[in-house]
Amino acid sequence: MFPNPVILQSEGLLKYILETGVYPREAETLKELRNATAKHPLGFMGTAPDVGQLIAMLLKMLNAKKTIEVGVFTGYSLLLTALTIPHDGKIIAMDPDRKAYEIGLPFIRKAGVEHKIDFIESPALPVLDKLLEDGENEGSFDFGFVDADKNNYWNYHERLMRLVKIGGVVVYDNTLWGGSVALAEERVSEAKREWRRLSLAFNEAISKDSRLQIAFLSIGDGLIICTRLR
Ligand SMILES: C[S@@+](CC[C@H](N)C(=O)[O-])C[C@H]1O[C@@H](n2cnc3c(N)ncnc32)[C@H](O)[C@@H]1O
Ligand SMILES: O=c1cc(-c2ccc(O)cc2)oc2c(O)c(O)ccc12
Repeated sequence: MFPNPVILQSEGLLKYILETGVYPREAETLKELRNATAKHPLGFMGTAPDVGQLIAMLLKMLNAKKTIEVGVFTGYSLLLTALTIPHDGKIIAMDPDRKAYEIGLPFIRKAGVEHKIDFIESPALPVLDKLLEDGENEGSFDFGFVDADKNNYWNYHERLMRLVKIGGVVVYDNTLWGGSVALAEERVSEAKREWRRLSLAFNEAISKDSRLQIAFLSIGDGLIICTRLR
């Protein structure tokens, strides 16, 4: 069984990648959080561990210290980020669902990284707007990860482009939405059509955004990595 919605259509190859290069290097507390998340009815929403591995590498390459997380759920990508950034690093994480966050919290505490996390129980947009009211926050973040309500991705992008420093990175999850972006609309289930349309519009807008260098990746459910150029 695929652990999450994934673009890679070879179950064997994904299993090989995860079992060879990802699971053996996954921190014990992350593994425990992932297993606890699997019992949640929406457990499929958790960030894929191979995506997590890539995010950790980006964080290390950037020497990221100050990050933003939009969409926490039970906290797989949050714990991964907290484990990766330095002891005095900070993550501002936002999600209206505190109950899901509390599923992951014991593992965050066990890992000894809770002090790096400022969890804000709220939709992300007003929090990002509030951050922007203080000019000191502009261009002060090293990294952002967006894995939340797909209809607001462009709104998040506009704010993150001001909050992240030049050379900073923002990563967007689910940009290929189960592969539906490459299918004719009538071949996509009614349930997926709206998010397919949103993904198409977001991907096109990002592609045209001259402020960025971008990479479109077919990992997990599709990832866009953006570096702010100016
Ligand atoms: C796919 S999950 C996030 C997965 C998470 N990155 C992980 O590693 O498990 C999407 C999350 O977005 C949250 N969400 C929905 N609307 C939101 C909003 N307006 N602002 C912030 N988070 C939101 C949901 O509550 C849900 O927990
Ligand atoms: O099936 C999903 C649904 C979401 C989702 C739905 C509604 C929201 O407000 C936020 C997120 O996110 C997903 C996701 O990030 C994923 O990797 C797989 C599936 C889903």
